Amino acid sequence: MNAERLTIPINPMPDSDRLPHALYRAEQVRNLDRCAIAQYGIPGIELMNRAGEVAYRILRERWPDARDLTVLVGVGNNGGDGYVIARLARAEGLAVRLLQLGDPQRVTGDAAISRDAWRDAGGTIEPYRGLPRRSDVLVDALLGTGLERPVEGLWAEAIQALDRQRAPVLAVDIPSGLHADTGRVMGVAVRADVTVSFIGLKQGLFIGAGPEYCGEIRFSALSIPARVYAGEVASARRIDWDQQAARFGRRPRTAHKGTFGHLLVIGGAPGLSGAVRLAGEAALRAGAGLVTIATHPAHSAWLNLSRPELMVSAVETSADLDPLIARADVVAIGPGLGREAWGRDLWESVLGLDLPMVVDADALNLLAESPRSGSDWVLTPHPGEAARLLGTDIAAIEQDRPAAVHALQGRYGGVVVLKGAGTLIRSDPLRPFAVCSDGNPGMATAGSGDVLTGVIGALRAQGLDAEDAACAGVCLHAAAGDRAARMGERGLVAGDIIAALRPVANRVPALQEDS
Ligand SMILES: NC(=O)C1=CN([C@@H]2O[C@H](COP(=O)(O)OP(=O)(O)OC[C@H]3O[C@@H](n4cnc5c(N)ncnc54)[C@H](OP(=O)(O)O)[C@@H]3O)[C@@H](O)[C@H]2O)[C@@H](O)CC1
Ligand SMILES: Nc1ncnc2c1ncn2[C@@H]1O[C@H](COP(=O)(O)OP(=O)(O)O)[C@@H](O)[C@H]1O
Ligand SMILES: [K+]
Repeated sequence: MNAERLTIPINPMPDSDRLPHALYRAEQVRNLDRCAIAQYGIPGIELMNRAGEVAYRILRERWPDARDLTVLVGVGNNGGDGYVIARLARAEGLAVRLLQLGDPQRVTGDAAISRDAWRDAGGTIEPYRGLPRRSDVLVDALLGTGLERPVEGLWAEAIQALDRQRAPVLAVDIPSGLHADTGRVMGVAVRADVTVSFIGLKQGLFIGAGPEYCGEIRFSALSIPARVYAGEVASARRIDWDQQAARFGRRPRTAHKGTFGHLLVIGGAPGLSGAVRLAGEAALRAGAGLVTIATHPAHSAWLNLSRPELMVSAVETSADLDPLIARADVVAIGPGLGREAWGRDLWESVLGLDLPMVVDADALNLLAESPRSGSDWVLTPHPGEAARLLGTDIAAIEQDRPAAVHALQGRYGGVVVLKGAGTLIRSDPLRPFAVCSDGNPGMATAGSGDVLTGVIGALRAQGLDAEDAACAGVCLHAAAGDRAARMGERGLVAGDIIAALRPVANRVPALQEDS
């Protein structure tokens, strides 16, 4: 690969049927709504009508044979969208039952206008007392971006009832009960088949439990002017390998192995040699020119034999590292490092180095013991390591992953990759963080994180800066995991991800590779 710095634009508007990359917090989407209304003179009710129309069109497209619709509405504007959907469906001759949660007297503003239009068209409003025995599709217009507290009582019962029935569910804007900023389930949440989101994609659709609850995500900017978005910097951006691969052109014909950098992987205490081997092999498959492994003498000879392309050096103490560091462009430390005297000695000796670093696994645990900030490192904690680094527990990390990655970056500097479903990458706190929602649960397997360390190290060695290497590395790793999972998620092992790195990195189409 020939890595280039490339500025990838964050597009808030969809250029085609593809989802935009820009993501927003609920408060920001409210600002966008307000701006469209106040500065561009689009009445709120017009936006609501457009939202309802888009959602209804997608519903018809997805379930053209649906005849019986049940629409659940709450008391906010999300419910307002629901009334519009109900009215459009009724006008086309579908049988529509509209069930209201909350006190209908509290429906005000645009939502009240939509409610009245529904009634004027002959529609009726029934208080929710349970779901009808049969519907072809259910529409969830209970709670949108206004959700601020745990869902309880009858609201929770309705959401649970939706979960128990078998008909498909279309969620309006966001599945009710899912927090728009964190993707946290606020007690209970609707599991949708399709979620149609408006104006700005909410970051919570892609973070935490979001992907588990949203089903297919569709988006409409409701035709508001592109200039509306200029006033609101996205809070986050979606990244994937399709987009990141644009960084990698063809290799120059005159290339030699030095062109692609020399990575030094440090780790592998006695009994933990597999971790460094996985990281080193992944680095070669991600295109590093040279990879040296600095590991414990107990297994260095075996490691060398098992993968002859790797250079392996036995290090007894940190003094043995000096000549290896002198030849390296990048250091990746942590896989299998352990927390005994041997690993500590090596960790402490690299701390003052003026070299790009990738810090993972036990090196992160040692960092948590004596916190310090770095500038040119990429930290790759999983939620357990993140909890140690922040002195909290895993539940606290998982319930607000954006806040966790922000806090980690603030305390430790550099670039932080918070791993797990929907990996987050945070560098400069003033810029949007990145979310990679590729990857799959098959990757929840021993050694998969070691592979990522090797991949990011390799991309740094090939000239990408810390943030670009972290983003491209996470996406390449996830895309390789997804290709490996075509044979099934269950039983996928880290070596399968390594095997998929090369075709994915070179964009070899799947069929060609299989034949
Ligand atoms: N013009 C626009 O702005 C556009 C907006 N659009 C749509 O509006 C949606 C945002 O609307 P919104 O702000 O009215 O919030 P929404 O989520 O419908 O309701 C919040 C209400 O629910 C209540 N509540 C909160 N938590 C609760 C809980 N746990 N359990 C029970 N109740 C709870 C809370 O009432 P409270 O009881 O706190 O007084 C509050 O009144 C957005 O997602 C999109 O669909 C589109 O039409 C495009 C144009
Ligand atoms: N459900 C999932 N969806 C997507 N990616 C996942 C999922 N589970 C794990 N991964 C990815 O697999 C890797 C696991 O890393 P880690 O927990 O450090 O494993 P190990 O310590 O065994 O090497 C991370 O890159 C993580 O993002
Ligand atoms: K909803």
